[in-house]
Amino acid sequence: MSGHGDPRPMRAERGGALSGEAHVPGDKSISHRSLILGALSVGETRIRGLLEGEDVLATAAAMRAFGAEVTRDDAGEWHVHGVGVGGFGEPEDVIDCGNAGTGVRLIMGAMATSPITATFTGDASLRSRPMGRVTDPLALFGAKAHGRTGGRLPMTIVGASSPVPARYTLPMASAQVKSAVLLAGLNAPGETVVIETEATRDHTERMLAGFGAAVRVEDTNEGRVITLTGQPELRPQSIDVPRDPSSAAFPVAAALIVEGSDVLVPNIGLNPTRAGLYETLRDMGADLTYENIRDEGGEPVADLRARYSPDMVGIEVPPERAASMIDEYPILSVVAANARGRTSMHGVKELRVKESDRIDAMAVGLRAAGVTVDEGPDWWEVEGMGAGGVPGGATVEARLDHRIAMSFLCLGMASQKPVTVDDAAPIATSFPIFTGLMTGLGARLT
Ligand SMILES: O=C(O)C1=C[C@@H](OP(=O)(O)O)[C@@H](O)[C@H](O)C1
Ligand SMILES: C=C(OP(=O)(O)O)C(=O)O
Repeated sequence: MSGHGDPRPMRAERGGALSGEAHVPGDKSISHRSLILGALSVGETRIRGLLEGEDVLATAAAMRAFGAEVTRDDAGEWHVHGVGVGGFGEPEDVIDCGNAGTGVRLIMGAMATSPITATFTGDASLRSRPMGRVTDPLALFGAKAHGRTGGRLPMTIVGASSPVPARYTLPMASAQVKSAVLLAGLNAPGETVVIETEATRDHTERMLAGFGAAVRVEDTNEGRVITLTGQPELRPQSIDVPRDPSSAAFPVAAALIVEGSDVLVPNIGLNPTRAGLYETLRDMGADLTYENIRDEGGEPVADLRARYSPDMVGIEVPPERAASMIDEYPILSVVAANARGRTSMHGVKELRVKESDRIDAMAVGLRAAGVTVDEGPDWWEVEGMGAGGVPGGATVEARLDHRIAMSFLCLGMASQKPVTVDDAAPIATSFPIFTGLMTGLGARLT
């Protein structure tokens, strides 16, 4: 799990128009949470449409290690027999979360208020990412963390034997930190309170309520205040995972920049805490329409239709929109390179601590492909070269980062000369069917 074998280079070159339907996999955030909340319920949770990417499979394995029974039937439905809140057993071995920040941080939260000890590790990317942002609030519940210098994995969490509830104001916009605190609060008696000054994806709050926990969300002068009553008995659920808007971003963006394209991406969740990219693309003048808007399981869902948009213009992306599109900046920068004028992206320092430093990874690769990029600690700007104007002709580094690999492959589909990524293997963490899906639409990937 901790790392892939030999790097797998992949090359994208300009071909004909992309057309057809793109059925993207299940939402990664909701998939992790379905397994974890299923494991913390008493009885059987059934999950349809689970993302079977490496990140989520690592979480499934971790839930087994903590004592839940997790199986997949022949029809592709997942079954989780949970152990209940407070029921986690101590894993016999190190928990390897692979490449998944969401997985490791949420699981640390979920086990931190049980009297057990667990050691976590991951691949080289995950071992370089900061965990102090999670272990600091977990200490308020009474948990202890021993990791490498700088709060890096491998790290051992000693769960609190007499947990107390916590009140915590998030110092950065992070749904992972918010979720870790709420999951820890599940096994603390009394009320745990998390306050966020910028709204981040709200799947944990929604799903906790769906599993029967008492969760209250209030918008106040302090920010968004989430209050959870500890030690509920979670009721198992039957879950249909919506398709992932962050994965849909790739076929949508490719359709916008490849001449003559017309692609339909059905059934995409439009939860406003995730939809920032699509708003931004429309602000740039993208021909992007929502068809068949409906409500499924309490979440807004639509079919997205994207058509080639040669007249897009650069814009200033509102910083307050950042949290609702945080994983989409790499692919946005590819669209921006194919628009006219400059696109500025500010208030995005979180991009520096993802699977890679995403500002640096994109800036270096875009420059190698002939695009001008300026950057600072928490901002970057891309000078658009107009439709089809990117020279390309570069080999770029994926840096163990699926979104960087997919973004540069989309760039190559529209640039004058091919773009090669040095390693496409990380794509399997979140979008294992990416290559087949894109070639099915007409993309040339070899
Ligand atoms: O909670 C989640 O499911 C996620 C939260 C975001 O991370 P941060 O909490 O670090 O912003 C996002 O980048 C990640 O892909 C998924
Ligand atoms: C940041 C991401 O994931 P994670 O933090 O779970 O590794 C992502 O998928 O873009």
